[in-house]
Amino acid sequence: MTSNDPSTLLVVDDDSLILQVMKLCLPAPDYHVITADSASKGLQLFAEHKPDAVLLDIQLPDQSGLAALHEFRELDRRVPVIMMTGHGTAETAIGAMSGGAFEYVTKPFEPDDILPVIDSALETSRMARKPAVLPSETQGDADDSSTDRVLGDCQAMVEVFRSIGRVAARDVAVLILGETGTGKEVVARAIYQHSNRRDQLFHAINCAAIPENLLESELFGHEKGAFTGADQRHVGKFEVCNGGTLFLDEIGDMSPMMQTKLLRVLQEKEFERVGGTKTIKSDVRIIAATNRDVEAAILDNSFRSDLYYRLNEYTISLPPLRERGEDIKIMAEYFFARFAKTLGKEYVSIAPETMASLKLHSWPGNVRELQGVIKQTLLKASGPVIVPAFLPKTFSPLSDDGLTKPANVGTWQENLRNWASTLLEDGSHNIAADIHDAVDREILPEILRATQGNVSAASSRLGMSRPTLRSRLKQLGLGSGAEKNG
Ligand SMILES: Nc1ncnc2c1ncn2[C@@H]1O[C@H](COP(=O)(O)OP(=O)(O)OP(=O)(O)O)[C@@H](O)[C@H]1O
Repeated sequence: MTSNDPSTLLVVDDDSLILQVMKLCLPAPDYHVITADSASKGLQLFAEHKPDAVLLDIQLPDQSGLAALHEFRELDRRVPVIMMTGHGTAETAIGAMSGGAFEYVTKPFEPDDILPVIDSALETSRMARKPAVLPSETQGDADDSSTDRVLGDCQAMVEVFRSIGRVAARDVAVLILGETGTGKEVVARAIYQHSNRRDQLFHAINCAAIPENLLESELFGHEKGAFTGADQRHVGKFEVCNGGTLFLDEIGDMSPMMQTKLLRVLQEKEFERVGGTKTIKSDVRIIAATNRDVEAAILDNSFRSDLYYRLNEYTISLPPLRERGEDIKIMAEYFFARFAKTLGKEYVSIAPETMASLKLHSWPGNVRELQGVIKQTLLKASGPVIVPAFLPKTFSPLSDDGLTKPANVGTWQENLRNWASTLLEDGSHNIAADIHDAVDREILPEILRATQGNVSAASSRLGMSRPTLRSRLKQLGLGSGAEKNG
């Protein structure tokens, strides 16, 4: 969940048990589940509530689920619809995927099977529908959590906004470059939302988070029996998203085999499912992003130059936050005001010394790190003016030179307990994650150093999968430079 607003899920099934179970599995305040026992009631609720995603049974008393899927899509194609199917109707459900269903699940299912699918559908819906508002269109309150305002006044960001305006309506591939947390996803959403395909599907795939064989099937689909465990045909994103937009995040982490397959679909607009012979045509606009230095990757042969030129019909480079000058002030003021409202904290202004500290920081995690620091600061703040003492201890410029550190007494367990108590007193609601992050910030670079930056070796020593390690490094703003391919 990335927003404080609950996600609305419409569940349409004539089996009252399913409706009850889904309500229990998806509790408030994160979710708001509305239910219908027929297609007609579902369509009525869809129009009234504009849900973020739909869970739809394939057999309904008044209409087939497939016909209902078609009607939901007529109302709003951007809302992901997950089909629920019994064993006997799996083939129909697979057909529904070509009809634009987001995914299908076979009954009976365990909550653990369906919840990740629902969350992924809700995330897709957020990306497609939550407006990414550019400065030229900025209106409304700072506390309006239903939109993402994309801020920036420095020359480089003004150029980014011009580029979005120029490229959005042209049906070309776009490559977005920038360090972690610089806003690549929000720019991708702005391009899609200003494009001629804005009413069609938008799907996002994080290429670094999915192992190669699964990524292939996720993008291109597979036939039944294509590999061990492929007990049903699967329809991939290129097929589902026909007519829409696919956001391929972390494209720089794609394997050579996947790069070749992607190049073909970009050039020829056709592909085959894994294990299949039928050629499938697809018209999908690609927006790709990476935080890697692609030109260096081309030089060391880990990225295909022909794919780069194909993706690079238009490139947008996002500057790191530390190079955006006064934009740090504009963003800090905006996020303090916005988060103060959501967290129910008093906020009037930022003291000049605090602003000076914010400007001095190097922001390896860029805008995402700034947002995190501002939330932590607000939780600690006890007055309307944000003074430096409210900044997180790990952030304070003094915390590195020993001046503010207590004498190093006690065992590490005692220090850890003291730290947990301090976070408790500071009012944090994220204690486990804060401590976990701090531990990972120390150990991950250490193990990467010991393995000469080899991610495979480091992940094997850490007992973590490679994608997990990469995404963890990225989350912590440690993604650039520390690691090498491997
Ligand atoms: N210019 C901006 N103005 C306001 N908010 C921004 C701006 N750029 C990014 N953000 C916010 O910062 C957060 C991180 O941005 P985003 O997820 O788009 O970064 P990213 O470059 O895709 O990160 P990653 O490489 O880690 O996937 C989001 O909440 C986004 O809305």
